[in-house]
Amino acid sequence: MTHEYIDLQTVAHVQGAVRLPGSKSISNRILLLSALSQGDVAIVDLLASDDTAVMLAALRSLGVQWTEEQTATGTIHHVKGVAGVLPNKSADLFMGNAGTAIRPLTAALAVIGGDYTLHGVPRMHERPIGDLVDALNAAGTNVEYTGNPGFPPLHIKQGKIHAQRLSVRGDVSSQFLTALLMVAPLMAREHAIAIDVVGELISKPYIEITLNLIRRFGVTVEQNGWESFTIEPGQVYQSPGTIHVEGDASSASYFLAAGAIAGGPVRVEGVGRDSIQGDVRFAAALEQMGVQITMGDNWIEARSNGVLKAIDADFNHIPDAAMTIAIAALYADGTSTLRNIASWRVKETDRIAAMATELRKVGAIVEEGADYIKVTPPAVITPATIDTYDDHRMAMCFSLVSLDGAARKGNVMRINDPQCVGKTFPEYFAAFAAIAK
Ligand SMILES: O=C(O)C1=C[C@@H](OP(=O)(O)O)[C@@H](O)[C@H](O)C1
Ligand SMILES: C=C(OP(=O)(O)O)C(=O)O
Repeated sequence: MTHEYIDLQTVAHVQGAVRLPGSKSISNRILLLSALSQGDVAIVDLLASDDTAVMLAALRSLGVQWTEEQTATGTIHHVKGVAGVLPNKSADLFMGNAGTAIRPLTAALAVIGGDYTLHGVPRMHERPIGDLVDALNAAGTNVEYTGNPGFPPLHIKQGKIHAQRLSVRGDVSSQFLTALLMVAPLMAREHAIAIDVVGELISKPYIEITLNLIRRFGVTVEQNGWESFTIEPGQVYQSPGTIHVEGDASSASYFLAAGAIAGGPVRVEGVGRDSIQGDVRFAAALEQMGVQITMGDNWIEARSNGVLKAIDADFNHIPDAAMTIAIAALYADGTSTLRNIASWRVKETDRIAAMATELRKVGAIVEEGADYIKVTPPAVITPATIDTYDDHRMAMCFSLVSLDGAARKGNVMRINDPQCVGKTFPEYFAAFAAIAK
């Protein structure tokens, strides 16, 4: 099999400022909430990437009108809300590998009803959705699997919501709860809707993003810890007018780690103290590793303070940015352990297995378990040819191994299939090259 690849020369020093692309998690939530709301929404700085492209295309197939306007300061998307009534009652929707598109859209279409099919790339058909479908169907929707039970593709038909209390498992993906929360106002016409979470909820900060954005669209959710959520009846999504998408905090992690490994300072612009994204807490993990972090309302800066300190921590709250810590661990002074990351195994690829395999290629000693990874850096990091498993984060993470940290020898790092970064950050390699000095 032939591969496309990118060769990265050794980078001795990094420095500069990076304007981040919009947050994937915020972009796709805002798109769906805009479509479901009353009134027109102007979205500023929406992420332009594969994951948002599939959501935009799906909304168009469903009859939701939107336009894109280029202005001197950036892009504005104008979405005409349909107030929960979709013009097209049937559609075949391609969801790529976007969890933030397929999970909330499945819930919305199941509750609204119609004749819809949803499918994606082969890996999407291996990513679980059964807990969400179970919760929806128990409430009265009609969602069927057309392939393997528990996984896309799905066929959604007309159902009838009869339940006022739903329960959903929270320990496989938080996106199932996010999906139910987003559509709960559509179910809570006459009665309140309660959603109970079964099992320990993972990735909690993503639920905070969901609740925050739901509130911006005029709906209040009552929260009882992480165990249950209630939506009072009669609330409808209202356009907030104009809404701005923050920079992507997960994308920020690669540049902050670069500053931490190879000098810096590197500043990311678009996220900071005011962010609603849990992944800004990546900066705190770097601080624990001895990195000097400074932060403003809308920026974060990292500079290295010498050799990184090994870390042993629970990363359940930042599963995506945690992958970048596994790479920083290569440049640390001992063994690092990343705990409570079982969800890595059901994402773009089995990320624990992929990370272990590729880290070993550059010389690390790696131990993996069902829900953890332990990385012992080699005396000397050896550049290698890295496979990316159609996982944008594998490509972005391993670009960092071109950095000339304290213990790295050799020259070219080769990243296979680098175009997979298009899922969330199509311009990644250009942005990375711009901070290489
Ligand atoms: O809700 C979201 O926007 C996301 C939730 C997380 O998934 P899990 O809840 O499956 O961990 C995260 O990994 C994903 O990239 C985006
Ligand atoms: C897990 C991820 O994506 P998704 O939104 O498809 O779950 C990710 O971006 O790291």
